[in-house]
Amino acid sequence: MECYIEADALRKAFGSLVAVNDISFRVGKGEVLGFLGPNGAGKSTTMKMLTGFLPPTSGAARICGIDITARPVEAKARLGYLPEGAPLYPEMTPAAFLDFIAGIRGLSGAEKRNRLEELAETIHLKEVWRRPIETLSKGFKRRVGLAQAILHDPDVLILDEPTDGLDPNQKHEVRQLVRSMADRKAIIISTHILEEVDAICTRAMIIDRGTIVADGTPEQLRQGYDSLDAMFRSLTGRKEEAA
Ligand SMILES: Nc1ncnc2c1ncn2[C@@H]1O[C@H](COP(=O)(O)OP(=O)(O)OP(=O)(O)O)[C@@H](O)[C@H]1O
Repeated sequence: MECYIEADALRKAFGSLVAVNDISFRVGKGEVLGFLGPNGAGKSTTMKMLTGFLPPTSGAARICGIDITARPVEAKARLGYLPEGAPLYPEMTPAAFLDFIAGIRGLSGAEKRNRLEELAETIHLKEVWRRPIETLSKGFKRRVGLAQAILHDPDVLILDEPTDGLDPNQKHEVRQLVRSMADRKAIIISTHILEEVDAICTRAMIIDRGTIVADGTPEQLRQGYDSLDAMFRSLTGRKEEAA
């Protein structure tokens, strides 16, 4: 299998807190990996290291075999990243922001115009195209972020809670969009919504306190449990800790 995303003993410590503890895994083309875990488990921190936004304390991340720390420009050209929260530059409109990102991604002229038009259509941004991003609802802000992540049709997509804040129709559309791109890319999606795993993921990984506690297809993870939800609670639930 062609390897597109590789975490090699990734570790991140913030002072004495080890947020990510020597995590290793690979995600190949055609895989959609669901990244699950309780709040504070280390999902976003792992994604930030994979995308070169946070340097690891030790270990390495590679995108299509390219080390993200050693060769960030080349690696980032193959990568689309939707960070948590809203896109930067809140005073810009989606039109101006995405035009700016398209320029950075090397698009120009008719190619750029066509791509932006296509995105406005597929991500349903037309009605807010010329309104400042800071005035948009959470769902539209997420969609602007998603549009910038897929703009250059990258081989690798890393999406931090892409459906957070979306209504059920929008969630469905984003899941369809991810599914439509899945066989051409390697994709990681973090989510708190376990039904999303069944809807779009070919594989799921559960992270708890910075380490991987489960990794397999949704069917494999469910084995021995009534549901993914029961499995998640069993692996990550906190027993009352003695004071
Ligand atoms: N910049 C930082 N400085 C100090 N601690 C941090 C920093 N970023 C994250 N952490 C801590 O690292 C741990 C992992 O955080 P992270 O955001 O990766 O978790 P997460 O799994 O994405 O959680 P959530 O589901 O709530 O988004 C948490 O304890 C968090 O408080």
